[in-house]
Amino acid sequence: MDRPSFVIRPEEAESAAEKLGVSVLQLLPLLVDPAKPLARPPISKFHVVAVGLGSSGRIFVGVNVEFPGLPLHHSIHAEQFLVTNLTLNSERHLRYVSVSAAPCGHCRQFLQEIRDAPEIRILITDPNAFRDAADEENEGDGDGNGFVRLESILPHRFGPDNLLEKDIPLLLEPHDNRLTLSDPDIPNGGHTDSDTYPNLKLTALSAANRSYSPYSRCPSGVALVDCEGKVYRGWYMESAAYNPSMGPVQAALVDFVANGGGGGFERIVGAVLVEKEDAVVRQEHTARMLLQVISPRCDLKVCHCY
Ligand SMILES: O=c1ccn([C@H]2C[C@H](O)[C@@H](CO)O2)c(=O)[nH]1
Ligand SMILES: [Zn+2]
Repeated sequence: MDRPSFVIRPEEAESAAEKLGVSVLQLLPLLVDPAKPLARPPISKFHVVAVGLGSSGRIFVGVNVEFPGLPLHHSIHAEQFLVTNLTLNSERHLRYVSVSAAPCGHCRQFLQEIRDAPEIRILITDPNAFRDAADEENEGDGDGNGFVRLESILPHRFGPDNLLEKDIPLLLEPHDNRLTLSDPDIPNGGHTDSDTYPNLKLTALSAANRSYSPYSRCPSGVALVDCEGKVYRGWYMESAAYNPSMGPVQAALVDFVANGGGGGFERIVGAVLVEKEDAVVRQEHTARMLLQVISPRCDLKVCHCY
């Protein structure tokens, strides 16, 4: 099978499944191996792919991304890439995920931010992984298709229910943080070359407005521009367990990996971060350090909002 793209439209998914004589659900694990070259694991050389089916019928691909020169905890896991890809494309729900290796504890935890997370179905394509869980589920009230409930691999969950009111929008659910720039007159956050930095500040502001930060109430968003003037964006996403949270630069790098044509991070030449000035959770220092290592040419500007 051809290498898949990071987002597959429902009609493409249906015709690919039909060609292979399988259902769209059975197509998910078949996309895992062909997507492995999309991963960027220069440290571990261990390619991880997570393929997800959303409520719109679109299929999304996530891969792991590692950053030489940085501590390992800055890495992007395939499952987090997948969730970021879903939110960047305004997908409202994740129903099924097929993943090449057993999701780590952080990833199982991060998925808890999605409403009805215990009902998300998981299939691990690695034949050595949790056959026992799949067998149990399929003998019981499972779907008999090899997928198991997320709940079966993360029982007794700690999640948004423990910390938030019931009516707060969860990750993937639409919301608007209604942020306004503190100093809207600085064009493009101080980037003066309007050809190279088109709308970077406003892109970062609208990213921050979609940030999921119900625990700290410190939203943030990042816009990146590459050497050809193409713009990427991403926003901060929190986890109830704090540590599995996804930083705004990482989220924007997901956009870059998915839509940047396969180039290296050194192609990123400009960045704007929007966050609150007095925030108890601030991204500026981490964002600066991360970008300095992976894209030394990149000039980061920080714009504050309220
Ligand atoms: O749940 C997991 C576990 C690991 N990895 C990645 C992280 C790192 O790049 C590599 C080795 O741990 O595999 C994932 O993408 N998802
Ligand atoms: Zn993980």
